[in-house]
Amino acid sequence: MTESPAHPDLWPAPLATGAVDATVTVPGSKSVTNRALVLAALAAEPGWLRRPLRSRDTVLMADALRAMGVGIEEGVGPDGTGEAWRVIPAQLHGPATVDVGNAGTVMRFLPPVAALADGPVRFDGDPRSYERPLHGVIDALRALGARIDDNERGALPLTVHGAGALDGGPVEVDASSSSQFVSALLLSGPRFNQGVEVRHTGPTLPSLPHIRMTVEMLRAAGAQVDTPESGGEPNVWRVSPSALLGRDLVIEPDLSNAAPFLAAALITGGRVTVTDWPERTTQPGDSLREIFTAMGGRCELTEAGLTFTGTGRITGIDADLHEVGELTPVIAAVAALADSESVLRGIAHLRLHETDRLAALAKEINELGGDVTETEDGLHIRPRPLHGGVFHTYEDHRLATAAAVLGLVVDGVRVENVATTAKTLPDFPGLWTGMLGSVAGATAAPRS
Ligand SMILES: O=C(O)C1=C[C@@H](OP(=O)(O)O)[C@@H](O)[C@H](O)C1
Ligand SMILES: C=C(OP(=O)(O)O)C(=O)O
Repeated sequence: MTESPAHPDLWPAPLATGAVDATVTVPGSKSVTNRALVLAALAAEPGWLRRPLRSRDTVLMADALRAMGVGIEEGVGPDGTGEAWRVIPAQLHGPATVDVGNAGTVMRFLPPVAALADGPVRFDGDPRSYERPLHGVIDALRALGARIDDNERGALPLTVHGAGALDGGPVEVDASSSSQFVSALLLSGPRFNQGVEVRHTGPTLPSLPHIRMTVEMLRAAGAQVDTPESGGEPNVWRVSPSALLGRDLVIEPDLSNAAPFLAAALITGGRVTVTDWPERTTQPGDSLREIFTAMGGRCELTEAGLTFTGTGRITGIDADLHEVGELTPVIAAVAALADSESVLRGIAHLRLHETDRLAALAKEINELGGDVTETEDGLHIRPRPLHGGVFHTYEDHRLATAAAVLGLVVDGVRVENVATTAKTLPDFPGLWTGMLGSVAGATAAPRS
């Protein structure tokens, strides 16, 4: 965790005056939008993304694909309702320059795409992107036939010298630091001459639902994918070479970004409905139903969406969050307000996310009077009475939304650089105050 830059913007997190009662429409999923963009760019025909997320991470992805020659037109959908992006694939070109910002999906999913371009593609990004692991993708691409100029750290910045095609074939990768290494190689796999067979060799593999998301979206685009779950070897995924279909895809709401809103119901003893909650999904955020129920609330999935109701009681949990690590910051905030201790396990890899999330959460909650200690693979949270103060966010969107959750019930929490939420959530402050301004049955942010 590097020191947060002094930021002039301190957002006074609004205090809830009573039980929250609102209906909220959260924007589209970052993980689904960025996979859909990559798959649409690699397809053999144009496709549509409807209700895409428009946030820093997805605009970076779209701009990067455009820089390589892909057409992405932003407008309304084929039926005239709602925002939709038309993606028109093209021969991928270099020279091109890609700004990855601090988006794991952009820095990991695009080097394999760049290997298919007909010239050099240079990748650069925010200072933190230099520290996030990328070696798994770089080493695997080299083994599959790509030429890459990187540095002694095996990280950004780097240049992929696209040769117009890649041999592909079998490759080993240690993806214990990020599941995105596996997803990256699979997403471009259909376009490699021999497809790709990815064998994960490391001790652990985080975020399995995100790998399932990759596999399901590849299959929906017509790819043939063999997985451990479909009777293949453990830790081996195989994608056959094939053309990809252009799809007309409606992007699901981002269920991980639903976390602070559901948490608002839990900690104020209120009720929040998140609209368009999918009946079935690979998004890790779906686990919030179980996790927040275990922490004291109850939920109901109806046609209106997912309604989560707090009971006025918040219980600590002992949970392994290895598969759903990105939910940790908001869960940690709720745990700091509970009536018993929590242990959050299996999340050592969060030290390599947007910031060192374990260090940042412990430090910032403790600055408000909390008692959080880092363990080898997670956090031990002992609830204490909290007080107001500045909550630093380290340019991490999920630290900022976690701080907003605390600020609902702790007077005087000021969130440094709340604008960092724009990585995955456009206008989080507006959505948040909209939720608080709502009365029973009102809509915080109606979907247009
Ligand atoms: O593939 C994806 O869309 C993601 C995978 C996960 O990454 P890690 O496996 O690096 O944790 C997750 O934390 C990230 O927010 C999104
Ligand atoms: C880890 C995250 O993002 P990224 O896609 O940058 O890895 C996250 O959104 O929690």
